[in-house]
Formats: sequence, C-alpha cells, structure tokens
Amino acid sequence: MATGSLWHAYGALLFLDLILWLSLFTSLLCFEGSLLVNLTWLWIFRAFSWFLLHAVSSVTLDKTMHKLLKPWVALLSFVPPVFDMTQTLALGGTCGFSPVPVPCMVGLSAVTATLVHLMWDKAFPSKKVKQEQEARVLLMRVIHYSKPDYPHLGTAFIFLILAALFESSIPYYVGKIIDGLSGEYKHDNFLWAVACMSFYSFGSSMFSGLRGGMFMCSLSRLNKRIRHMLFQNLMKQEISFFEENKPGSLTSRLVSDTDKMGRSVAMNVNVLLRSLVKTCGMLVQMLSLSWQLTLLTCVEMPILGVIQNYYNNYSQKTSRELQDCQAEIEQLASSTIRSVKTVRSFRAEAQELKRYQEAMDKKLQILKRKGIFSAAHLLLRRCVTLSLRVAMLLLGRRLISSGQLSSGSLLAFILYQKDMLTNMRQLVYVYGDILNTVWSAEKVFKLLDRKPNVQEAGDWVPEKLDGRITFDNVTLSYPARPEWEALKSVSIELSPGKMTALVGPSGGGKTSCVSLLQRFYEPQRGQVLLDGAPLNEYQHQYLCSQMAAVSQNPVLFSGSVKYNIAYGLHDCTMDRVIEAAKKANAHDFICTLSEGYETDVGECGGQLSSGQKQTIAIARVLIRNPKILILDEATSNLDIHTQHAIQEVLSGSKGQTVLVIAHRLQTIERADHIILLEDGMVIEQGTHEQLMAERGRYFQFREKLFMVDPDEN
Ligand SMILES: Nc1ncnc2c1ncn2[C@@H]1O[C@H](COP(=O)(O)OP(=O)(O)OP(=O)(O)O)[C@@H](O)[C@H]1O
Repeated sequence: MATGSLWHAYGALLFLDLILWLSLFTSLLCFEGSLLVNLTWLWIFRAFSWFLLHAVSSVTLDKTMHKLLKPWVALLSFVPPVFDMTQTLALGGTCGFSPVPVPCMVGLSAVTATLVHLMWDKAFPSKKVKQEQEARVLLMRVIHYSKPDYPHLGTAFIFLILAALFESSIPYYVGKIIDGLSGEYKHDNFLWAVACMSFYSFGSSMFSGLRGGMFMCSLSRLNKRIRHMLFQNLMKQEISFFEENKPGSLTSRLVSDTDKMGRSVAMNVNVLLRSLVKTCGMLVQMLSLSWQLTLLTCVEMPILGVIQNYYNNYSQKTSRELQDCQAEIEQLASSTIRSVKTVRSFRAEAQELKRYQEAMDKKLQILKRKGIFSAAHLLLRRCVTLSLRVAMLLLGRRLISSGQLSSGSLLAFILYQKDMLTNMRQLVYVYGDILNTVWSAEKVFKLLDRKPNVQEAGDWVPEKLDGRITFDNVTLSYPARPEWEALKSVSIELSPGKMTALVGPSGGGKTSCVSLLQRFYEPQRGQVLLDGAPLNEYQHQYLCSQMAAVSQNPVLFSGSVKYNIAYGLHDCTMDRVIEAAKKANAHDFICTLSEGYETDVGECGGQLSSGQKQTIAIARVLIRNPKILILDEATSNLDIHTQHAIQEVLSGSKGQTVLVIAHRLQTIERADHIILLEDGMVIEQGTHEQLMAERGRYFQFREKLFMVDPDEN
C-alpha cells in the first residue's frame, strides 16, 4: 500500500472531523451559552462523528485501507467522551470537552489517536494482518483449552487488576509526600500520604504475588492436559508417520512447544493485561497532573515503539539463527557421543572436534552480531529518552513557575512516565511474543488434530481362532515411495500348526509381509485375511494378544529382565516369566547376572549382548503363547546350539501358525512350507524337497541365499 495515499486518507478524515468539531463550536456560539455539551451529548456527537467518518472511509477508500484505518477512526471518535467520562467518574475533575470543548484538547485527542495508531501499525505492519488473524484464532483455541482453568484464570485476573491499580497509585502519593515536605510542613498530611503509599505498596506486592502464583498454577495444569492429549494422539499414529517425523522434532513438540504454547496464555497474557491495565490507570493519573507533559510523553512512545519494533524483528531473526545453530551443536555432540565406539575405531576424534569447533564458531559470530546490535539499540533508546527527559524537565520548570504544577506533581509525573514507558515496551514486546509463541501452538494443534492414516480397527473378537492367514493379491507401496511397489500382487497362505518360511534375496519383500501382518501399513490393493476376515475388522487389543513378533534387532526397554519379559502383561507371575525364559534358553544366562531377573538391562538393553537381547525378546513372545508367531531373523544372533534348542520349542508348539524369515538353511529346511519372494513377487513355493526337485530359482539361489551350517552336509 502506498504510504502517500495513507497520509492523504489520514488528512482527509482528520479534515472531516475538524469540520464536525467546527460545526459544534458554531452551534454553541449561535446559541450564545444557552446550549452546553454534557457527557451524554458528547457521546451522541462522537458516535455520529464515528458513523460519518466510518461511512466516508468505507465508500471512498479501498478495502485494505479502510480496514487499516477502522481502528483509528474509532479511536479518533471515542477518545474525547472516554477521556471526559474517566475524568468525571474517576477524578471528579474538570473535563476537556464538556460543557465547551477546549480546542487544544480536541487537537490533543486527534494527535494521540493518530500517534497511537501509527505506532501500532509500525509495530505490527498491516501485511501481518492475515498472520495476526490466524494467530488470534490459535490464541483463542489455546484459551479454549484453558477452559477447566477459568476459575483460576478469573481469580488471577482479579488479582492482576487490583495489583495494577494499587501500583499505579504509588507515584501519586510519592508526589504528595514531596509536596508535604517542600511547602509548609503539615504533619498529618505527610503521615497520611506515607500511610497511603505504604498501603498501596503492600497491596500491590501482595496481589502481584497472588496473581503470579495463580497464573503459574493454570500454566502447569494446561501443560499437563495438552501433553497428555498429544501423547495419546501420537500413540495412535501409523508407523509411516514416525518414519516421516524425526523423534527429535516429535519430542520437541511434546516438551518445548507445549510449554511455549502454555506460556503464550498464562505468562504473556498475564503481562499483557497487567501492562494494559497499568497503562490505562497511569494515563488517567498523568492527564490529571498535566496534559502538556502527557502530550510530550505521547511523542516519545511512538519513536521508542518504532526503534523497539526494528530491534524485535532483528532479534527474532537472530534468535532463529541461534536456535538452528544450537540444534546443530546438540545434534553433533549427541551423535558423536552416541557413536563414540565408531568414532574411536576410525580415529576420527580430531575430525569430530573440528566439526564441533566450527559449529561453536558459527554460534559465537551470531552472538557477537547480536551483542553489537543490542548495544546500538540501547544507546539509541537512551538518547531518545534523555532528550525527551530534558525537554520534559524544562517544560516542567516552566509549569511550576507559572503555578500550574507543584514540584511533587512533577516528580510523580516523572515516576509515572518512567513506568509508562516500561509498560508500553512490554506491551509491544509481549504482543509480539504472544504471536511468536502462538505459532508453537499451531505445531502442537497440527499434531493434535492429526488423524492416523490407517483404517480404524474393528471390534471383532472371535470365540475361537484357527490362525489361518491369507494374503489375497496384496500390493504394497510405502508412503515414502508411493510410486514404487514393495509387494506386487502377493497371494500366499500360512496354515495353522505349520511353520512357513519366507526366503529370498535382500529387499525381496519378506519384512514387508510381516509389517502388513502387524498392521503397520495398509495394502494399496488386496487384503490380508485372518481366518477369512480382513485384519482390520479384528479388535486391536485382541489381535495383539493373538499375534507376536520377534525381529532381528529387538527393542528392550530400560528396566529389569523380568519387566522386559512380562512387558505389557498385568499380574504376570514370576513362575510364568521363568518358564518363558527357560523355553527361550535365556534362564541360564539370566541367573548369572548380578541381580538375576531383577537386573537392569540398561537403556535399550545396552548392557546385554545381541544374542542375549534376542533370547529375552523370544521369551517375551513365548510368555504370551500367541496363536500366530512371527520370527523375523529372530535367531540370527544366536549360536547354533541355542538356535536348535529354540527351534525345538517352536516346532513343538501345537496349533500355532509360525512364520519365519531366516537365512540359515537348517531353519528353512525344517519349515513345512517355503515361499520364495523376489522383487516383491512370489517366485516359488513348496516344501524344501519339492523346491529342490523343481531345480528352479530356490535351487539356484540355495548357496547364495542361505548360510549353510558347518556341521551340515
Ligand atoms: N519404510 C520403508 N519405506 C520405504 N521403503 C521401504 C521401507 N521398508 C522397506 N522398504 C523397501 O521395500 C523393499 C522390501 O523391503 P523388505 O524389508 O521387505 O525386504 P526384505 O526381503 O525383508 O529384506 P532383508 O532380507 O534385507 O531384510 C526394499 O527395497 C526396501 O528398500
């Protein structure tokens, strides 16, 4: 929007407003004192002015400009009656616009409204209007989530108003004390002023403390609620969601973004309201002391507002750069520490140190730049404040000499003005901060609103399950590579009481079949059936209890061996745990651990060997006695004797549907049915003997695909 046309619009509407005031003056002159403006008439006159200015603005200006000037038109129209009403109600003093409007007050109200609006527009330029609206919607939603805390927030708000009102009265009584000391000393007046000041100071401190406590309490409650909902929704998401989103960013959503989001309401709204209430209270007090000095203060504020706005924008930019830098440093440090064995084995310590040093240097550069800019900003701000302070003191001296102001009132005014500037700065800063922190809420809401991209599980719980699994013409594309098919029209059957082996070259699609069985992904075409019914019709809980899988790299949780074996089972006896551990050939090694079944396995089972982790994972599955057992290279890290022992147990489990993916020939030979998968397609299937007799792909790949045990042949 052209700045020139904006100034023209300001000028034209101000001119129209001036004509309206002149018409009022003319009418008052014509009636020669028989007509006086009281507060009601002033409201009616300004409401009429607002209507007219608003109508002219909407008809003559384009939509964006009209929208931009709307708040200013309202300010311009209603500042006079609001001012007079405050004067009458709060101070009972003389008014500026009634019974006859004072011309300089008319000018002052127009200047104040325009300056405030300009400052506002500078601080939050109109191009941000859309963003602001979206931010407001988000803020409203955060406030909506705070609904259960409304009683707390309401109480906090009452304390806030009381604290702000009490605080804004303190400088007034300081001025009274000074006046009491400087003129003819009156002991009673002096004592009364001291008592009032002490009372208001005490009240302000007490209510501030209560307000802070209440807001903090609401913040903690809101944080707890949001985190609970977010975690609940995260747990419902499909597996591909966790592949697309890094764990770091999800944890950051859960921890820091929810925290920031809560802060946007509890902390910032707290400061915003406090500053707003205090500013209004102080403005009334300042106007009652001297309108000339108030006008001078009004000049200072927009200048400081503009400087602050530039500083805020710059500081937001550097903060983002710093955050990125910090994330890089943290990521570098954590990945190096986590992979310290690899780093050491490649003698890459110096290289890692160099990378860390470079990242730290980058951060230092940004911090230096930030420091210089901050110093320049402070200097400029102080210079502006100093110049206006000098001007204020000179004007104050003139007002004191002419008897319009006492020295105590000047001191009170200076105290107000100092506080007022701090408040105004806080208002500008906090509003910006609310808009910033509220974007964290957007990220949190996005996650909170996310619907899992899997078909909802049904509620089918059959009385009896045979465990027959059928892949009916199944085609699967992973969300990360939607154009490419990992499984192409696969049709296979896994029979109850039988062990089926999936074999084939790496990347052939074996694990993809297992993922479909576990409902980690949904097939694009075809379906996976269990006893003739699609998997998604079964109740999720039921399916989990009937199907269990052990993968090549099983995940153990930090906690005892017992906790890991009985994971997810309630009221599981120690006997059952030991029995499962024995079946999985884990009991002997567990007994050698320092605290047996109570030994902590460390983070992700880090204190155990890969083979030991696998046996515990197998015990964790066997304890559930599932109808369908999936072993995805589950014994690959075990020595040959342990493998044999476990396979004995597995093949002995009657009625179970067992699916194995293995690379050892001996395991495969034991299977009742072998399916060869290559490039996502079923190439051959049958028993070992049948496939060998066919002399097809299985026969050709026999040596390449399988590890032949040394004691075989
Ligand atoms: N989450 C995923 N996103 C995208 N592509 C995937 C994903 N998981 C597997 N793939 C791809 O799908 C294909 C089949 O992978 P799958 O893990 O099923 O093979 P596999 O036969 O089990 O291999 P291996 O014997 O090496 O474990 C591979 O080309 C693999 O790159």
